[in-house]
Amino acid sequence: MPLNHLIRDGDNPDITEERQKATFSTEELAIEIYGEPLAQRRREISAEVLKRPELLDDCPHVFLDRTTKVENSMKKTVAVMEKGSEICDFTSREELGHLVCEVFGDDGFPLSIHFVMFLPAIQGQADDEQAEQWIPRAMRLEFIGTYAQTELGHGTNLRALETTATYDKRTQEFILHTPTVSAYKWWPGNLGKTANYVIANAQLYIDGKSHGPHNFLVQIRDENTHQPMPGITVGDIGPKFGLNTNDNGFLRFDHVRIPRRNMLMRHSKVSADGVYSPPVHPKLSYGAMIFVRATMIRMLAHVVLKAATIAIRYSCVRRQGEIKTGNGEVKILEYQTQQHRLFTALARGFAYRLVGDEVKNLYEKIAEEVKHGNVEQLADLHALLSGMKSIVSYDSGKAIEQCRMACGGHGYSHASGIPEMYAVEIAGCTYEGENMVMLQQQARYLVKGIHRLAHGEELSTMLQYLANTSNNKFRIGESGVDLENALILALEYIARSTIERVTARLDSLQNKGLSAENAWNENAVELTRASRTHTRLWIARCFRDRVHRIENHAIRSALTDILELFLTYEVVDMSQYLYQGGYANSDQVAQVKDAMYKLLEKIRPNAVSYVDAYEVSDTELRSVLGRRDGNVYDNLLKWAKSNPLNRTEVLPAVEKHLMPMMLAAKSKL
Ligand SMILES: CCCCCCCCCCCCCCCCCCCCCCC/C=C/C(=O)SCCNC(=O)CCNC(=O)[C@H](O)C(C)(C)COP(=O)(O)OP(=O)(O)OC[C@H]1O[C@@H](n2cnc3c(N)ncnc32)[C@H](O)[C@@H]1OP(=O)(O)O
Ligand SMILES: Cc1cc2nc3c(=O)[nH]c(=O)nc-3n(C[C@H](O)[C@H](O)[C@H](O)COP(=O)(O)OP(=O)(O)OC[C@H]3O[C@@H](n4cnc5c(N)ncnc54)[C@H](O)[C@@H]3O)c2cc1C
Repeated sequence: MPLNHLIRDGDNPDITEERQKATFSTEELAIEIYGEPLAQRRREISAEVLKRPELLDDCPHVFLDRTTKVENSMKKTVAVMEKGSEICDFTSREELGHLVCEVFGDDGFPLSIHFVMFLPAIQGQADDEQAEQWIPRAMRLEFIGTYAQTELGHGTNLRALETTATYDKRTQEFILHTPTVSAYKWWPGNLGKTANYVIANAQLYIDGKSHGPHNFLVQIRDENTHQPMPGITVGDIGPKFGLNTNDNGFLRFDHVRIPRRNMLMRHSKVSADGVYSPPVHPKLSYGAMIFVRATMIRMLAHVVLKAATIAIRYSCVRRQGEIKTGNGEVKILEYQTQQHRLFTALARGFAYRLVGDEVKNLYEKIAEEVKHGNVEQLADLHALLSGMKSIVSYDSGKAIEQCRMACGGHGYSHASGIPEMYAVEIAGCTYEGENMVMLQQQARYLVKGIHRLAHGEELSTMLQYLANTSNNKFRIGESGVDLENALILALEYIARSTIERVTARLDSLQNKGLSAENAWNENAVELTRASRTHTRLWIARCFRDRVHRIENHAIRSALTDILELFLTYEVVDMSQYLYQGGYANSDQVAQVKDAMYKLLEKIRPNAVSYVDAYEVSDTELRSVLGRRDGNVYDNLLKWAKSNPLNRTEVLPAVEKHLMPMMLAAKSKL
């Protein structure tokens, strides 16, 4: 009797065979990932969605133009709002999140920034009276909001934003103004055509004095007609690399007046007579970004695991070439190269997903403290999230791209679903802080850590490994040191030595008279590397601790294989750093590689079950290659035949342009 649930007649026998080989129960692994009630609720929600045509796509949405995509997503939003509470518990973010993924997929939906940034900004930065006034209305969707911070001329350097909010004591109003073309708000999601309110980030001026960027609630469209309010110019910025269902927008304010109480006043305040009270921490107005950086880790991991689901299932039904001549064509997943690119993607997906839970919990704990004025751990959190959003977005992008290439030509087709996933996921390298910039934010914290150590000051828990100078030789294969420990210590060495080296260079350049800023810029690449090694170590340790806490023996063993593959892959990927300082020799690195190749073999029989256990429904996956039943070829043909170019045998454009040309050419003979 196979351990795996849901083996069905009519499935491709090649994929059924995979499910019969599993050494663990996919149901139990799903419970470990989601928790018992949610794992079950997710299945029920998926089943309910399937019964409701108004929530399903009429045709693959990649066949549609942008206007139709946007319209469909608006229509489905209304259907969800009308019937959604029959399907899921609207008070559960997890259940709602799952429903949103089923119904809308990856490409965005009209309420994404309303829920992901607009509401969190109000929840974190409005005072109690404002929150009471705005949150219930926003939750009931009486209006839809977005978060308008980035401008045409500035996204990274927030101190240089040009939009102004000038306090007029006489009327007790702020005047929001866009002084130049480069000051147009540019990029905010759902701003173009959907939102009628924004949280606008603008430089606060009182009596001619600037107090830096602050957040203001501004109505941009009439609540009854949806026409732009007086003084507002607003529109969509046009097609993008991905997220084309999302109407990212532009916005101009022409001396738009808002009441004084529309400035978000939990942390900073302006009194009626124009007295400014600063926040307890200068960066508290950046809170909505911190929230998204914390939540996006799980979102990005989800996309990697979806791409891995598609590529691994497809690799078990695709046969191409022989390993031993005469023995017949093999499933492409038998090739070591295929296993290497796909199982390492799977391992990163699981690592980021489970570590993402820990990040979210840590964020919630610290955010609660910040709400009550305790900002002690904000610097640790900001540094951690700056590194995490950068590493996870970039390495997830690489993993998804490997999944796509591993599907050969069919991976390049939108039928695979992976190109859109990649286009959506890779935006995470840019939004919420461009990666190179965020890595340097974290590097500041790391360099400070080394300086604190040198001065005998206490280090935060996250940085305590910097003091472990006795970890100076690779202990792989030594008796009493297991593989996991040896690899974690190796990652600690890589991070510590990289941070130490770049800090020493910075210090020495400054001692020679270079300014701190120039010394920094001359070391910027190495500083981003230091940040990368530190974050990868943090992820590895957090993933290991999470796996060690699993009580179910079979599931812990299954995830230990994934953990060890993750650790070996990370160490091999950064092995050049191990040679520096003579920590390891090439034989030891070869041992890590051997361990990695053995793990690929060990994981192979469970490959389909790992991705099955992540439980992404076919509705959400929107992929012909990744179908659960493995019936790929018939459905690829159906998909191709249904595409709009095939609606007529002879395309009107051919009749109009090419036929006359060909006929004319013939008549010249
Ligand atoms: C239909 C039914 C409805 C159901 C609804 C369901 C809801 C369920 C929800 C589930 C949904 C799931 C599915 C959703 C699908 C959606 C898909 C779409 C997702 C896409 C979302 C994308 C949204 C994107 C938004 C954005 O991009 S917003 C704009 C972001 N912009 C940035 O990030 C800008 C980056 N720049 C900066 O952050 C800063 O300028 C800077 C940090 C680079 C520099 O800042 P600054 O100059 O001010 O500071 P210094 O460098 O001088 O540093 C000074 C010190 O301050 C510290 N610092 C800096 N920042 C912070 C901080 N944030 N916190 C704490 N400390 C900070 C520095 O570290 C310095 O410290 P030091 O001096 O000690 O070193
Ligand atoms: C899909 C998507 C959705 C978005 N949604 C929103 C939204 O809802 N609301 C919103 O307000 N914004 C949104 N944004 C904007 C986004 O936050 C910015 O694009 C992002 O912060 C980067 O800023 P930028 O575009 O100005 O890039 P730039 O800062 O111009 O970066 C360009 C290059 O310059 C480099 N660079 C810049 N500064 C430095 C530095 N100090 N040191 C070293 N290198 C540097 C960068 O590393 C990068 O290589 C969105 C963007 C995208 C792509």
